[in-house]
Order: sequence, then structure tokens, then C-alpha cells
Amino acid sequence: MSRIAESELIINDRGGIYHLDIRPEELGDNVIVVGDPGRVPLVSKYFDAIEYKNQHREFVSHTGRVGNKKVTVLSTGIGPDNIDIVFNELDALANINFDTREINTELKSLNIIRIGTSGSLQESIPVDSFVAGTYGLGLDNLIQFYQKTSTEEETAILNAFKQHTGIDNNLTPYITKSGEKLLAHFQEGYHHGITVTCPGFFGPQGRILRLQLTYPKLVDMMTTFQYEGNFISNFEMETSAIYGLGNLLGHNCLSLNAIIANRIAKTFSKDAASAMNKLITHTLELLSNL
Ligand SMILES: O=P(O)(O)O[C@H]1O[C@H](CO)[C@@H](O)[C@H]1O
Ligand SMILES: O=c1cc[nH]c(=O)[nH]1
Repeated sequence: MSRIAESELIINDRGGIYHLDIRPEELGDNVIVVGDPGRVPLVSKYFDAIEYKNQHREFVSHTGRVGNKKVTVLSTGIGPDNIDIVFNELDALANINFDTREINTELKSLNIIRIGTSGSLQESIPVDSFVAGTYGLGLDNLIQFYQKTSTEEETAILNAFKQHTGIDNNLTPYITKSGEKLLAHFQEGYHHGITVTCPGFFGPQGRILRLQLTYPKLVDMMTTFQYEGNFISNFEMETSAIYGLGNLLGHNCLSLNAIIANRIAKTFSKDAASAMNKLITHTLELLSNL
């Protein structure tokens, strides 16, 4: 097994990984990722005990116990580029020996659940409701840097999406299925649909303030997309990268989002904090019983 060099796997003075500043023994097998660093204590306040707290840049993490489960809640910041850092470093903590710098012979699969906020692309999915993403469809280009293979089902949905939207070669969308084992637990109380990930909040999500858009019809095209029972429920800025990298690395991933904006009804939640609190408590309850 070859040794990974100091420039590739960067370990700081206290034995923590470079960006996350977490040590291998400080990571739970169950990881909740949230975009907003301020959301980390809103999750960990429901832990039965907190054992570790770390912070470096936007990556705040608390690790503790929920029932008999060791759980880490970690903020990712915004966007697929941050997910590249978070997922490679989480996987290194789980699957690389920090003393020998070699990949472990037995690989660990983490349960990784995103608890995020999102915009709805269907009038029937109102603000303050919850979506569990069946697939992550990326309009970002992160996965193009990795050797990804796709299932026939993923390829068929992606081809139908490209045909329906008439998207040009400047965009290279990709799609990955959610972790089915986790999704099976998040049924009642959740809408299910494809979560689209955009590499921006404004232009890529069709918002116009002062700049005109290259793809002004993209939101409409996403709303009307249908393929063999699959449709696009919502969009945000991390899920495609979470499902894409999580799948390549062998982790079980699920993206849960509280809808705070409905882009079709043009409404915005009046109490997003309550919706988020409900999603957090429900997720922890289900996680503790997995
Ligand atoms: O609330 P979080 O988890 O950050 O998620 C959503 O909110 C941010 C944009 O406001 C993006 O990160 C988007 O994915
Ligand atoms: O519309 C929205 C709401 C939350 N997060 C997003 O990325 N978009």
C-alpha cells in the first residue's frame, strides 16, 4: 500500500485534518452536514452529550452521542467546491491511517445526512415543507474532475433532462442517486423528488437583480421536467456533490431540505427557523433508531 505524501493528505500539529481540524477519533460514523455554521449548535443542543467541538474557517463541528450513536454535526459552508473539501477530508478521517498515511484495508461507510434549506420548484411543495432528494442533479462541474460511472437509470434521466431543457455544451450536468437505505427511513412527512444543485444562488437559480441571464427559461424547464415518474422538486447548492462524491467514496448519503422559498408561488417562509428546528429534531429521532 503506498504512503500518501504530506502535500496531499495535510495533517495539522494537533493531528487534525487540514480544513476541518478534526482528528480521526473525533469523528462519528453518522455525520450531519449543514451549510450554515450557525446551524451546528442548533443540532448539537439535542445531543445527549457533546464530546468534541472544533472550528477552522467555516467548518464548525460538534461530535457527541444521540442514544447509542456517535454523531458529528459539521458545517460545510456554501457550494459544491466546499463539498469537495468536506467529503475528501471526512473520507480520509474514516478510511486513511493518519500514522502510516496508507489507505485502510477495511473501508468504512459513513451515514451522511445533509440538513439544509432550499427553494421549491413545484407549486405543490410549499414553504416550510421538507424534501428528501431521490437524486442529486448537478449543474456544477465538480464531478467532471473525478472518474464517475453512472447507472443506466441515471444516464436515462440525465439524457431526458438534457433533451427537455435543451441545455448547451457550456453546462455539463450530472446525476447520482441518493443512498436508498437512508431514504427508506425518510418517507412520511417528506416530499420526494430530484434535488438540483446550482453553482450559485442568483443567476444559476434564475434570480434577476441587475444582470441578465444566459438561461432565462431554465427554472421553467426544470419545473416542467418529467421522466418516468421522476420530477424536479427543489434546488439548492450542495446535494449533487454530496451524492456524487459520497457514492464514489462508498458512503450512504441523503439530502433533506426545508423549503424556505417557493419560486413558482413566489413565496418565502415567514418562520424558517421553526421549520428547520422541526427538520432537525425529526432527523435526529430517525437517526437514533437506524
Ligand atoms: O441552508 P444551507 O444548508 O446553507 O443551504 C442553502 O442555503 C445556501 C444559500 O442561501 C446554500 O448553501 C444552499 O444550499
Ligand atoms: O431559493 C433557495 C433557498 C435556499 N437555498 C437556495 O440555494 N435557494
